[in-house]
Amino acid sequence: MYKIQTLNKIAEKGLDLLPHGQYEIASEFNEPDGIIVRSFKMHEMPFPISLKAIARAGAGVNNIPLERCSEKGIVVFNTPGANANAVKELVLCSMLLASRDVVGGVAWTKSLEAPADQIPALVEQGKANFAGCEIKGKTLGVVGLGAIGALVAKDALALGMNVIGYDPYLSVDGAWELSNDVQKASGLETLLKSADYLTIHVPLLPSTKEMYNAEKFAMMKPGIKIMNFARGELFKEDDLLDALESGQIGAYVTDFPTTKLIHAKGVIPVPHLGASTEESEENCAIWASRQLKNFLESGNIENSVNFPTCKLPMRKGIKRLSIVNKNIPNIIGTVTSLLAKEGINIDEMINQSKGDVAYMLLDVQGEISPSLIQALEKTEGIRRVRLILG
Ligand SMILES: NC(=O)C1=CN([C@@H]2O[C@H](COP(=O)(O)OP(=O)(O)OC[C@H]3O[C@@H](n4cnc5c(N)ncnc54)[C@H](O)[C@@H]3O)[C@@H](O)[C@H]2O)C=CC1
Ligand SMILES: O=C(O)CCC(=O)C(=O)O
Repeated sequence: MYKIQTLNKIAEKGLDLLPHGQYEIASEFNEPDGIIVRSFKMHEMPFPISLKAIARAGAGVNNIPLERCSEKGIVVFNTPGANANAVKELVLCSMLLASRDVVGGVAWTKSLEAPADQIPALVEQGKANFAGCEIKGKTLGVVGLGAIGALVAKDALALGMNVIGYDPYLSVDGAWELSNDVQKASGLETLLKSADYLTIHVPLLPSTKEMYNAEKFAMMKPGIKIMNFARGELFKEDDLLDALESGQIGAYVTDFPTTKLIHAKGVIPVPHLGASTEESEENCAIWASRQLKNFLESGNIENSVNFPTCKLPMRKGIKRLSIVNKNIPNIIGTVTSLLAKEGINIDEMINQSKGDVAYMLLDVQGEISPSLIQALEKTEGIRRVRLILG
């Protein structure tokens, strides 16, 4: 029986893929085999030895201590693209909200206190305070052309905008997805100088933290409208507040409000609703549950952020060793010698690495004794050994 701990509310359609009788699911467990999480911050959380994998039902993994997971041999999955449409729709909505003061206008209309027959006249008198501009013909800069950025770019083109994009790490698949009508910026500065609207879709990493700061704001067109549905920490907050106050940034729609930002001039704070649609929550939960189930039952890894992709077809009756180790010389040799000493034959094996982490799957014939598992576990550089029975 596998124990799966859920740290946030996870859509039932996903959890239903983990069959009762084989999986136990709860929000509290002392020794879970797997965790499914959305935005819960896991950095301070102790990880028991039982924990083999974490599935993030979503894209961003900055709430998960990836380095610690890798050291402990815990595989982390995410579901890039599963919530991209939901975010895209809210970005398009935000671009309109930043252009037309619908938010202010609705609040003002609701505050009207007058006899019913006077309301239409008051509305006509007051509406000039909430006039805006159209997005058609304006230039949208899209930074990060992955799952979300590519969708935003495509639909912005359909709305009559000029779109300029920047992504120095764009994958080959990502490039195929991208509309030919998206202009490729030669550098970030070129994009920032030409954009009337800016939308950011990059992960929060040490290299992207606070990359939007006073220096970058000074390159932008005065009054630029910015949508941030990626992560709040991509912006240096004090510089952002100054740029909003001076009007250099005309509007900032953010899914990541903070105390200082909520009431700042030009800010439209959204309570992290980017992925909060029924469809996206289900998609993410389905992907996350499938990845976790596949890994626990076969050892196969696909879509991990800290482990390499590594797959062998699973067959009934198979004995499989799944071994996580440091990516250093001679581990494979040591493993195969230990198996040979016990008269274990290897039918098939695969070994893959990603940075400091290496992972192997060995389909074997013969008796795998507890002492053999212990000997493997004690081998210098090996972080986790698991016997999977097909
Ligand atoms: N507000 C919300 O609810 C949601 C927020 N997100 C955030 O949006 C981010 C992007 O999500 P996806 O598009 O699904 O991810 P993705 O992985 O498909 O795309 C990210 C893209 O950013 C590019 N990139 C990385 N560093 C860059 C840099 N320095 N400059 C320009 N491009 C760079 C990558 O090459 C990749 O193409 C996530 O990491 C997450 O933080 C994602 C989903 C929901
Ligand atoms: O699960 C959520 O609501 C947050 C989604 C998100 O921020 C992400 O996928 O990166």
